[in-house]
Amino acid sequence: MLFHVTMDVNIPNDADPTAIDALKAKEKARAQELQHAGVWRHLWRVAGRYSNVSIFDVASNGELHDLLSTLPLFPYMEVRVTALCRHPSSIHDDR
Ligand SMILES: O=C(O)C[C@H]1C=CC(=O)O1
Repeated sequence: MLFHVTMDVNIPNDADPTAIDALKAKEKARAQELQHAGVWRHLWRVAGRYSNVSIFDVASNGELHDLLSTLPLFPYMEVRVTALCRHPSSIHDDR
């Protein structure tokens, strides 16, 4: 199942920079692990914002929820999820 996910990251100004840097490093490692596994298919920065647009390929809504809610930066994210299916006019396969 494919999902379009938007993550807006909002880190409070008074957050401990050292703790946040550690979370960002963990987030990067987890994001790259999930990309290598083929689960996090696309990861794009939204130009000019601390946001990303992503495509996930997971087996269920529950798997997506578990995956997103355990991301290290999740406590600082506003996440929006849209379920996708193939468009009948698409010339591409499901990738
Ligand atoms: O930077 C972001 O968009 C937030 C998050 C998503 C992947 C990652 O490495 O960090």
